[in-house]
Amino acid sequence: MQFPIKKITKTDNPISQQKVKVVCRVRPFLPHEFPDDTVGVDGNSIKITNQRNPTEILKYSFNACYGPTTAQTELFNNDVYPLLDHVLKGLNATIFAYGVTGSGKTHTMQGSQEHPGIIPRTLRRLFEIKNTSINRIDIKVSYMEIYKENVYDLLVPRDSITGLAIREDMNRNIFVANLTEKEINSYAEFEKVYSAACKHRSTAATKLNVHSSRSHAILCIYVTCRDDARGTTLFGKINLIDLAGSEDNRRTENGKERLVESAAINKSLFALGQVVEALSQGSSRIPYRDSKMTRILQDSLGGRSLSMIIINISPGQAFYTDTYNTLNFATRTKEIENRPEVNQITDVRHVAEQLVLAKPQKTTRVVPAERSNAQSDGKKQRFSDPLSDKTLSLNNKGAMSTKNERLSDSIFVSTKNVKFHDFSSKGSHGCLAETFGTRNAASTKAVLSEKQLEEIEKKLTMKMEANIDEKLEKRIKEISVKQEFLSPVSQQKANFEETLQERLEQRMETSIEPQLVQLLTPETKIKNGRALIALGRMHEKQDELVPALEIYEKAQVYLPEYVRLATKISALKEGIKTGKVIKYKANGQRRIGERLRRERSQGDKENKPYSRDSLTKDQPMMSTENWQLVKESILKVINTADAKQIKSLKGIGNARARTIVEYINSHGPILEISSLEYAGVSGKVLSKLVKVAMRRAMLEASNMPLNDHWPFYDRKIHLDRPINITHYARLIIIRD
Ligand SMILES: Nc1ncnc2c1ncn2[C@@H]1O[C@H](COP(=O)(O)OP(=O)(O)OP(=O)(O)O)[C@@H](O)[C@H]1O
Repeated sequence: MQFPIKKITKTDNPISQQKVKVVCRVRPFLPHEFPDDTVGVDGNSIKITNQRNPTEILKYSFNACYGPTTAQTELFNNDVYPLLDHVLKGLNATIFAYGVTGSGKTHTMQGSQEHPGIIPRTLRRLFEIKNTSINRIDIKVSYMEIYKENVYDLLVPRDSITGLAIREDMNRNIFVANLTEKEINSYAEFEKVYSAACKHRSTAATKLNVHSSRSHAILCIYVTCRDDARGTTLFGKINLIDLAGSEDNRRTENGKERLVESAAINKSLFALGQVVEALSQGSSRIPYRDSKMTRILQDSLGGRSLSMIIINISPGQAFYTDTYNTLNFATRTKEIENRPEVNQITDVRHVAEQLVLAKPQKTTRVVPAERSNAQSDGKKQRFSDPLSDKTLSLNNKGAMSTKNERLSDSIFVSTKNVKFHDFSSKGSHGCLAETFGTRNAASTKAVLSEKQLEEIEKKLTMKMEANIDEKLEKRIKEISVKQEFLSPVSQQKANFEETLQERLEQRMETSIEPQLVQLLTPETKIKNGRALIALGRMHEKQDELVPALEIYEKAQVYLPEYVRLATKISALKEGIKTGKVIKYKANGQRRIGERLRRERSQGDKENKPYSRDSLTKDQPMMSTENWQLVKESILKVINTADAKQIKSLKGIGNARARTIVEYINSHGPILEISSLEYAGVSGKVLSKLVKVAMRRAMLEASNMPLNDHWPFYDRKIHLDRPINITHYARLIIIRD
């Protein structure tokens, strides 16, 4: 029996707030290291001897601490196993391994054949539960790495160097577009998939670790748990993250390629530190966007996920500074609070069943869906429940949601009656039995006769279909009205949002780089700068001039006094701008800018947007006020819908004026300059039109003589070349 309609509602927050759990693990000394007692474990505290004052012992307390002899099983049973229970109850959980390079993160997360780590143990345990549970449990995985600030899918062979995009849906959930999710049916299958995927991961030998992870690896396990008797489906997810280790390049003695990786690793870890700092300070702005890693992990730090961070420590005096910094980072992390939420769906049929049974029998029944929570949340989107006329609210399911989840059309309900462990206490497992053991017979035996059920189904379907038809009609009407007037604008607004996002990320990048550089030693600065120059040169050789310029500019942050670099940058800028042959090397000539010029003219023909480069160049040049004046003056004439007057505008002849009038007559007044494209005004014409309008508007605004110098005009609005209309529209929308 199938029910055609299900509905999305809200799951509420069963654990109001939960601090990030911090666990610390000190690895044993490796054979080539000289043992000392700089770092020690004392109960739930780590003690380190102050290097500056050996009589002073610094003590840091965490939720749990493990010494060099701790077995993988112990850590798993104490701290990971209890989390699985929450995941099976529809919560999202994240476990990160954090620490300096070579401190044991991969050992903890992945482990080895003899000493399997958290990842294999988690999967093995989940399959054990799946195979014995009375509920239907489905397990899927995705696996990605963030390497040099690009996100790559590790479940498929790498086919592009650009990587996957991070997106945000309308409910502000972060997800990685086009990331593979693979259904896994057994532990053996997982092992096969995982070991193949691990081979795709970027690792390399450094002086401090022969198998150093050069990327952050994120394994997501999606667990769907269906309880047919209760009619509920719970969606839990666990992210298992092996972060790349922070590196002191003086010690790693990295070469150029490793240095470029290292710069990306250090930068993203710095961003993570900034996020943790901001969260622990209760700042209003949390800089999640400063790196891909913090953006993806947004939900795990201060979000709706349960989180645990495992701090890995390398023992010994040689790592004193790293240990000290790591422990201070961990102390700040302890202060972060998350607000975990359950992701649950309840089948409509089950709710109906519950309601019908509850009334005539006058018995108190436990309905898994408690709507009161959802009702009390005034901020969330509401719509009526066809069963009860009560309102249910729309939930944004946990962050990093997948497209499939977001499109789900089932009922999400609050689960206030689900009890949760305080997973911050050590060894708090044992609640799996509560969820998956023998269920209370009374609650499952409330079964309706087939006939009764069919009747309910019929009524429900009719009521819901009527409801849907009504809503559909209303929506179609709204959309057609909107489309008529707003479609061109809203489409360009979407483009604009993407551009804005990109630019914001760029700006963040440029603002964080100088801060990071302050922390480096002069040697590291030179190494980083040189590595970037080498990378820039590679791009330049392939005629990728814009990226080359960007990289040289980054190198300049490290090497501000490097005169030849500054000369190269200005030569390259000039070359890109003019497309001319530029001599910038003593030993030869390079044709630069050729390709860019070709792209531009082609872009014009095909009405493609200009490169980001040209956008940034034009973007900050005109004030909102001036644009407003320009827009108004043009649209005033256009909207007269009088061909004669429209023809008075520069570049508009008979035919074009007629097209504009026809467009206005059938679509109504043109509200945005960008919409002129739809009335047959090309980019070239628009550029002329705006040029004149700008002069006129400025004249009106400032009473300046026509030929006077305009600061904004002189400073780079290149209206002497054709403007691509999409590009132009973006500029205008930015100012709107
Ligand atoms: N708890 C432990 N017990 C035994 N050996 C360990 C432990 N932790 C780490 N090691 C060993 O230390 C070495 C470095 O560990 P690992 O590769 O896990 O470090 P990492 O933090 O992941 O480094 P990177 O950030 O460079 O990838 C490995 O040889 C590993 O086997």
